[in-house]
Amino acid sequence: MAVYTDINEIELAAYLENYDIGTLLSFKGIAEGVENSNFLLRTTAGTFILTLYEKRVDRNDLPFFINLMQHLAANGIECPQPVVQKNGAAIGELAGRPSAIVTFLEGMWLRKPAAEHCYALGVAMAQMHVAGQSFAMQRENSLTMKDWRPLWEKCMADADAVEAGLRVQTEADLAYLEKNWPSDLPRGVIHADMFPDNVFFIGQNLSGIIDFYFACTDMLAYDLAICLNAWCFERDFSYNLTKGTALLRGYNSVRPLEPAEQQALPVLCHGSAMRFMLTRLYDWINTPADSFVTKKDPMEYLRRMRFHREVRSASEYGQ
Ligand SMILES: Nc1ncnc2c1ncn2[C@@H]1O[C@H](COP(=O)(O)OP(=O)(O)OP(=O)(O)O)[C@@H](O)[C@H]1O
Ligand SMILES: N[C@@H](CCO)C(=O)O
Repeated sequence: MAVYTDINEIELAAYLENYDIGTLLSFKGIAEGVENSNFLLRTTAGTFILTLYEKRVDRNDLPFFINLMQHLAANGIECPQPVVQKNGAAIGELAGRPSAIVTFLEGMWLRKPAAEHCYALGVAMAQMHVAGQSFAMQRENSLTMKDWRPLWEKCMADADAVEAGLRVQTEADLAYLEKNWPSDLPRGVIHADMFPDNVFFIGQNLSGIIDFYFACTDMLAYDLAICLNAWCFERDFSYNLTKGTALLRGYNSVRPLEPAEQQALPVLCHGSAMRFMLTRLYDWINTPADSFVTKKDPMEYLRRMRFHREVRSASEYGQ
């Protein structure tokens, strides 16, 4: 579960006095998620999410995330809105951690998204990219191609114990990606972690996007590549062309991909699979066995990399 920092009702009630959102009725830790501690709060004014930012979030990045959510919400994107304190600040401190309260989004994430959900996702992602073009702040992606090798070097000694042959294979993939990574594609704000658990639906309708804590300035098509990986593979690691086609059709209906972006899709998909394989591998090796956090399997992304390695054109993704 993702409640790394515990809080009690006395400190929480005192903290809420900084806000204009009534008094505390109840709160409980949210088990889902792996990055931060999240609590569901009910107050006399409504339902909210309280987040305590944990180790992987740099305090200096919080204004980017908070302002981004405010900017996107003001531009018609359904996402949590930071609640501002009486003194005007959206970032506070609770239990020794930086903290924020955001509005609660209705809906639920889909364990088994279908092609129509992928279409809706493509539309929403393109709308987010368009809305992000007028966002003034920048944040470098701290998990992009140049960051993969240093991360790999922290894992490689243990890699073959996780999966035989992983070391040789990852070296070859990294060398390929370093040589072929694009640099001149359209850039802007990307979500960078738009997995199914960060996208809520009510029935068939996409009701909102959460968890902007990896958002950064990078190639827009890379965000799409992350989604093709996270939404369009089946449990047996086969690529679902119907879902991929729907996702790309939804995206293109709002922001048509440029020819250079289309051409780069295979390497972007390959790289995004590497990014998630590596962060998962690092956690796999470094998370203590008695931790409450459910570790995510790095090999799911190794299997995807094997697929991407063989792809020769974007049409194989449904473009
Ligand atoms: N604004 C919101 N409205 C409703 N539920 C939310 C909201 N924010 C977070 N949640 C709930 O909290 C859970 C964890 O949130 P979130 O994904 O932001 O955590 P995280 O630790 O950053 O996770 P991740 O592993 O995806 O990076 C979500 O799955 C959802 O159930
Ligand atoms: N979405 C990430 C975890 C949170 O960053 C993964 O599935 O590896």
